[in-house]
Amino acid sequence: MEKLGTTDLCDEHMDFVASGELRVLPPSFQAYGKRRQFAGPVSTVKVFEDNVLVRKALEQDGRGRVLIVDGGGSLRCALLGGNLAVLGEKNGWSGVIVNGCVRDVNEINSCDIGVRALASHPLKSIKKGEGSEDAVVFVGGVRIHPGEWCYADDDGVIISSMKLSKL
Ligand SMILES: O=C([O-])CC(=O)C(=O)O
Repeated sequence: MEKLGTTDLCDEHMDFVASGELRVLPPSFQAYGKRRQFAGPVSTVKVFEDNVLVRKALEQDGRGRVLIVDGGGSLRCALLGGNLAVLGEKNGWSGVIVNGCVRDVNEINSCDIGVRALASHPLKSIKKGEGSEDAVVFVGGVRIHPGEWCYADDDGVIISSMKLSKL
């Protein structure tokens, strides 16, 4: 796989950084899953300590998308575990970025998918189904619209309003 190079993308597109079309998530995420680098168009869900909509999203055909889960930064339970990571892998999602926690880290690490999350937590979430799908979300103060592009590697995570050249 060609190296995506978030550092190179930032260097090459400083004009987009200045205009806000290219935004970098705060460096507060841990990396899980086999894919250290991943990229794709963004879909979003906004939930709080409830992962029903995360499962619903990952049940869809991913077509290389990156699911961004705005979990409000909660460190009190996990929004993604081994079963959902397998589902995402099977359905062709490139990655899942969780502003919240994951669990079953060993299982997630054996899946061919990229996962970023704040931390791991052994407790599952509630299952009420509340939240919103494909909403504009804010992760670490960064605004993210569904349909934007996400690029992630060991240096960080970029959100871009447009597809960038290196993909
Ligand atoms: O179902 C959940 O709450 C998350 C989980 O443990 C899994 O995906 O395996």
